[in-house]
Amino acid sequence: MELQLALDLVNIPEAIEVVKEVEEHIDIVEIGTPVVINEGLKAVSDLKKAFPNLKILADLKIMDAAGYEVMKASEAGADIVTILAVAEDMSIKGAVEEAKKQGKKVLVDMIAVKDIKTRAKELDEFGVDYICVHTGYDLQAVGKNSFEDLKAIKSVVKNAKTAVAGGIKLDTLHEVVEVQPDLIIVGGGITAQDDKKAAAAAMQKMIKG
Ligand SMILES: O=C([C@H](O)CO)[C@H](O)[C@H](O)COP(=O)(O)O
Repeated sequence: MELQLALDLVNIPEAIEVVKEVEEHIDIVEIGTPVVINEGLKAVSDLKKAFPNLKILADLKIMDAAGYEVMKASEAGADIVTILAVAEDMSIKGAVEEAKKQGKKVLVDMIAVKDIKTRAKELDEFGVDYICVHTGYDLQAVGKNSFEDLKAIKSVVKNAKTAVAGGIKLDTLHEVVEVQPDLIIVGGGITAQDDKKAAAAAMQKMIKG
């Protein structure tokens, strides 16, 4: 299992400071959608330059023009690029094709998908690298999480890696670890803590055993 740190509510210098604090405890740095909106793909290239040994995920949440957007994120230094599961099949296939050409990976975000199992099976057949169940901020605010959805995709996905995101904290991490996804994505569970390094270290310990 790998641990991905999601950076959503920071600018580029703040992002670099946070990663410096926790870098030895994480595997992947996510440049979150709000950061990409505020700072553009420069956030991806600056973080890749600052931390060449960490994988960088660009959370573009692509919906259309997928091949082009995967190409631009790859050129900026992203190792993994996200696309929405609710995008057209043609867009998903375009993202996979371009990522393969660039030697990169595609993570499909299942946010807002209603029939999780059916869509996960389809995506798995398209050759995507990761399928990620995700409770976004707006549903977290009404007490939802993705733990049951994670079990659902684990039961049908045969090829892709499985991932989970959305409101995971140290005190709920054990519920996620029990289901054994390949990738666990944590934002506020680390970035909102006074001692970010201690939070990341504790999570890494629980994940790696
Ligand atoms: O993808 C995310 C969200 O849609 C905002 O862009 C977050 O990175 C993801 O939810 C992880 O963050 P936390 O929920 O704070 O753990």
